[in-house]
Amino acid sequence: MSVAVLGGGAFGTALAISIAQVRPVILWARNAQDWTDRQSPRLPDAPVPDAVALTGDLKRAIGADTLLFAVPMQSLSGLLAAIPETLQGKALVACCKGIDLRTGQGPAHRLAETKPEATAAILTGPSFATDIARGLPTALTLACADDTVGQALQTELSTPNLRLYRSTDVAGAELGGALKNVIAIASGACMGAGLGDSARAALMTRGFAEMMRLALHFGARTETLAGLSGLGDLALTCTSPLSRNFRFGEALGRGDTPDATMTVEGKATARAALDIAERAGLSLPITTAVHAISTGQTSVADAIQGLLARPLKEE
Ligand SMILES: NC(=O)C1=CN([C@@H]2O[C@H](COP(=O)(O)OP(=O)(O)OC[C@H]3O[C@@H](n4cnc5c(N)ncnc54)[C@H](OP(=O)(O)O)[C@@H]3O)[C@@H](O)[C@H]2O)C=CC1
Ligand SMILES: O=C(CO)COP(=O)(O)O
Repeated sequence: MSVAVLGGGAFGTALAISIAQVRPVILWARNAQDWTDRQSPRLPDAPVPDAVALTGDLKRAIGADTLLFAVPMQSLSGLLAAIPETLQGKALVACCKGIDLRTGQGPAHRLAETKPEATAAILTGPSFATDIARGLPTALTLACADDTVGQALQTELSTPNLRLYRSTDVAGAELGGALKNVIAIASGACMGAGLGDSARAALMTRGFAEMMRLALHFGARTETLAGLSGLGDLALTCTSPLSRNFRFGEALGRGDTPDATMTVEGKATARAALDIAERAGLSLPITTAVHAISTGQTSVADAIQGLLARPLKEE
């Protein structure tokens, strides 16, 4: 089986570097011709080894049997539109975290709907690209509704520093990975505003309750949310300044202007999550606050006041 990673940003590049330890891998980057010293502009100090076939030729990359889609969530549909070819018999693995604004779908569902001739899966969990590229140990969830394909992917994509746990709960893996970014923005804002570790712990816990509320409504399993792709990634992203979502929130909390060039998946995901929650009749107060501060509709101080002023309730 041959593997190609589509997307030469931080995560796609790190995955290709790791997979190259165990099998040949193609890395497709739309700007491959601009790379110097085989380094992604999005992942400095991590040149891709010669074992990675770096290319700017999308047609060549999609010839592989397993395709990993590692672009930001809101770019996934555009990338799929650039692939009119049938992907019959291939495994398509979503490596993005978010909810598509236009359709309200997670990344594996986007793949399945757009390319029904292939088998869709998702790879997600607590893993900074820089850690993977440095060969540090990481554990992720590989979710595929077809467990036979899931088992094959688990074997194919595990590497000495990438340990994959398997699941058939695609919706749970998608929503855990998407929603933790929203809560990471809230945690960053909390720390940037100097509210302290206790407040962050409260936000993480009540944020996790929101993640569960939405995900279980859409058929996800509790153990998936409590696993690597949910709680695991929530813990990582809400507590580390390596997280771009956390740093975005932290800048807002400090009253600074966030770096506009940074990929911050939680911003669009907050909007998309509120849309699907509204249709489902669910309340997501922290997500509502994150959407309001991310779009400049509310100050962080007012958002915090709004959350604290909510009626007292049972846990
Ligand atoms: N970074 C991390 O630690 C992790 C990231 N992820 C997830 O991986 C996904 C990608 O993030 P990440 O790699 O970090 O993002 P980056 O910002 O590092 O890179 C995004 C990459 O996607 C490319 N891209 C954007 N749109 C398209 C398109 N339509 N067609 C082809 N390429 C496109 C960009 O190209 P260009 O530079 O030309 O714009 C860029 O190379 C996100 O969903 C993120 O949540 C998951 C786990 C860890
Ligand atoms: O998803 C990630 C770690 O698991 C990366 O988080 P950021 O996108 O916030 O940097």
